[in-house]
Amino acid sequence: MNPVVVEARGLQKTFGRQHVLRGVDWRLPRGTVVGLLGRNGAGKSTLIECLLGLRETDAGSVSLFGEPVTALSEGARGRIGYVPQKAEAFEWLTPVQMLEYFRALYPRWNDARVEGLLRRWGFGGELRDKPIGRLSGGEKQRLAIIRALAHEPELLVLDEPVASLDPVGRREFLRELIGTVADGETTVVFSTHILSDLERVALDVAFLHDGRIGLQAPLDELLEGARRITGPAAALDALGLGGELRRERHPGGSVTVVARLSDAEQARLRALDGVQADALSLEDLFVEVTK
Ligand SMILES: Nc1ncnc2c1ncn2[C@@H]1O[C@H](COP(=O)(O)OP(=O)(O)OP(=O)(O)O)[C@@H](O)[C@H]1O
Repeated sequence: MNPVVVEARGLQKTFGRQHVLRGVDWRLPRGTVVGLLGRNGAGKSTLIECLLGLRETDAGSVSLFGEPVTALSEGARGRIGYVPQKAEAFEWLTPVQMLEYFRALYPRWNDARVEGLLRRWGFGGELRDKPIGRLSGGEKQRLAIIRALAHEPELLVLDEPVASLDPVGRREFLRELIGTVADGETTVVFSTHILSDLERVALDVAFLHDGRIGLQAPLDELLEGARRITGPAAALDALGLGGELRRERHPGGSVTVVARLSDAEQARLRALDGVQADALSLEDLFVEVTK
């Protein structure tokens, strides 16, 4: 059993009267690579900030590498890499100066990786010495990713890391990320709205909805088993499907059910007349689960 890297229990966070996190329980064993999904304003950035101890919570607790996030040791801090949604820091430094600054803070720093990424990600020439404040949004984001990968973190948390990247930049980032997680030792939390990217890299997906992690599962299992089923309520109820995610009643006694089905349940369903079952894409599932 892999050790647990992130453990959140009963996390709650309100802003004024808005209850954004309503008791998040989340446990990520080492090597988990999870895409965090949710509608705009669902609380993904808030959750990420609470997990990293960057934002105070109203209730609940978080531990990282087995240590309470409120009293994290220097050693544990050095094992974390974080790319915030907006990388607006150190605007007066050049990329090279900023990386030098961070290099001094970490016990481990992979110079060869940093140099390779700088060259491949457009910082081979004049951008190296340009103040960060004058870089484009995508350039700042690339630099934030380089900084987060440089000390080879064991926990990498990325808040919409590709939002400002062009398709080539996204592809290069994903390639780098896939390389990073290949060892099975790095734990990654990765929020994004670009579901096609998740399909390429995330092993698990988690949906944040109504202030809680409503569903987390391996992506391939989720896509294999998820169905939107419409038919007479009585017939569907008789099947006793587990894993129901959503149910909508229609006039006349029929229902639409979104559910995760086992192979056996799928077989039982196929034998039923008058029932329509459609497979769902990740995008369909996102819409259904976050309704
Ligand atoms: N500092 C703050 N003060 C007041 N409200 C806030 C603050 N930060 C976030 N919120 C509110 O909390 C909710 C969750 O915001 P958050 O940024 O966590 O969502 P998100 O899921 O990351 O959204 P997006 O996908 O749009 O980036 C939003 O309704 C937001 O307006």
